Amino acid sequence: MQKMLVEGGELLNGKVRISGAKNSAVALLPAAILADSDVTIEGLPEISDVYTLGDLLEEIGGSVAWDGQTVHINPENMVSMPLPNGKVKQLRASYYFMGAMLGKFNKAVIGLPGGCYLGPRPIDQHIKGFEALGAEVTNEQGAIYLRAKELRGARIYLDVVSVGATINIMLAAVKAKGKTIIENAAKEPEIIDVATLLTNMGAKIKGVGTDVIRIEGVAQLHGCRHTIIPDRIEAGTYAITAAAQGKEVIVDNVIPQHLESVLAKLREMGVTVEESDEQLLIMPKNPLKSVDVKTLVYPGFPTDLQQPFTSLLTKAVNTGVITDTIYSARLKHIDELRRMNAIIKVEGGSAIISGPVQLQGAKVKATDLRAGASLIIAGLMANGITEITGLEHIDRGYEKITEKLTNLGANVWREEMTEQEILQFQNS
Ligand SMILES: CC(=O)N[C@H]1[C@@H](OP(=O)(O)OP(=O)(O)OC[C@H]2O[C@@H](n3ccc(=O)[nH]c3=O)[C@H](O)[C@@H]2O)O[C@H](CO)[C@@H](O)[C@@H]1O
Ligand SMILES: C=C(OP(=O)(O)O)C(=O)O
Repeated sequence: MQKMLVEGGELLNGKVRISGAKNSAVALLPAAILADSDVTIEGLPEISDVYTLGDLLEEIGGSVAWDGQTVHINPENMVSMPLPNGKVKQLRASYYFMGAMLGKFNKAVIGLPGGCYLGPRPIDQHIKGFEALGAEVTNEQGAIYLRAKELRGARIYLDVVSVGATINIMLAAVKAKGKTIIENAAKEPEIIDVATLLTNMGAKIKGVGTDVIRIEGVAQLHGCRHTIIPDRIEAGTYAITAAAQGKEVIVDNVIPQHLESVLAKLREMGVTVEESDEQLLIMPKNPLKSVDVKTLVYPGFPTDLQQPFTSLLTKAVNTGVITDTIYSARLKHIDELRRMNAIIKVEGGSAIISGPVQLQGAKVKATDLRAGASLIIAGLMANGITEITGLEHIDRGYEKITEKLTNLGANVWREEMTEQEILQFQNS
C-alpha cells in the first residue's frame, strides 16, 4: 500500500495532457456487451475503474484485449452470468451491467454498486426505467434481479435528472421492441459519448444532449470502433490546480465548451483563462477573489469539481460558499482540509470557506476520489509536506497523476507505507 507525498510551494508550469473521460469509459465498456462482434474503444484512461470493468466483462465470458489505451472487446461468448458480489462492489458504474445485460439477455443479476460514498446514491430511477420497459426487478439480499420476457419501448419520465439512469435506460432500450422516449433526461457530454458508441453499433437514438431522448429499438447491434472524449473532470482538476498553484499551465486535449461553468468561475476569481480548440491556458493573478458556487446538472458546475474547488477557495480573499445540490453530503474532504489549517464551516449542504489562509502540510486521508484531488491541490499550496493516504480512490479516476504533476514541476512522489502506517490507516 502506498501513500502520496506532496511538498508544497513550487509554482506549476508547462503542459498537461488530459486522458479519456472516466465517467464515459465506465459506461462505454459495459455498452459493448450489446454488440454481436468486436468493439474497439480507443483513448481509454489507464485507471483502476476501467480495468475492473474489463475484468467483469471477462467474468461474463467476454474476450478483452488491452493495447495501452485501446481495448478490443469480443462479446460473442458472453452469457448472463449473475454478478451478485465481488468486483461489482468496487465501483459505482457496475450498475451499467444492469441495463446492458438486460438489453442483451433479458435478464441480469448485479450486486448493488459501490463507488465513492457521497451520501445516498439511489438507483430508483434506473429501476423505474427498467420496469417501464417490461422488466421485473427485485432486490434479493443486496443484489438486483432483472428479468423480462421481452423488452418493449416505453415513455419514461425521470423524476430527477440522472446521468446514471439516463445511460442505463438507453442501454436497456436500444434493443427493445418499438420506441422509447426518455423525458427529463440528463445532458452530460458522457451521455452523448455513450450514445455515439451505440449509434456506431447500429442503434437509433435521437435527441441526446437535450432533455428528451428518442430511441427506436433495433434487433441487432454490431461491433465498431470508437474514440472516447477527453475527461472534462480531469481537465477541470488541472485547471483548478493551475489556478491554485500555477504560473502558466496549458491543459491539453480538452473540449473547452464542456468546462464553461468552471472556467467562468475561475475568471470571476481573477484567473486568466484562454481557450483554443483543444487547449486551455491558465494563468492566475494573485490575489484571487472568492466566489460562490452551486453544483448543478450539466451544463452547470459539476459536482465532481466541488471538492477540488473548495481547496482553491482557501487561497481567495473573503468568504466563498460552495453548495452541492447533487450530493449534499459530499463533504468528507473538509475535515481533512481543516487539518491543514483551512477555515471552513459547514451549514446544511454548504461549505463556507474563509480565506486567504496559508495551508500547512499534514497527514490526511483521501476518503473518496475527488476528495483526493482536493487534498493534492491543498498540498501543493501548503507549507511543508502533506502525506495523503487512501490512494486507491485517487487511482480509480486519475491516470498517472503523480507523473503528470511532476512534469508540471510539482514535488510529488509515492512511498510504500510501513506496516504500522497501514494498521493506523485501516483503523482510522
Ligand atoms: C447530475 C450529475 O451531476 N451527475 C453526476 C453524478 O452522476 P451519478 O450517475 O452518480 O448520479 P446521477 O446523475 O445519476 O444522480 C443525480 C442526482 O439524482 C439522484 N438520483 C439518481 C438516480 C436515481 O435513480 N435516483 C436519484 O435520486 C442522485 O442521488 C443525485 O442527487 O456523479 C457522477 C460521479 O460523481 C458525475 O460524473 C455525474 O456528472
Ligand atoms: C464520484 C465519482 O465517481 P463514481 O461515481 O464512479 O464513484 C467521480 O467520478 O467523481
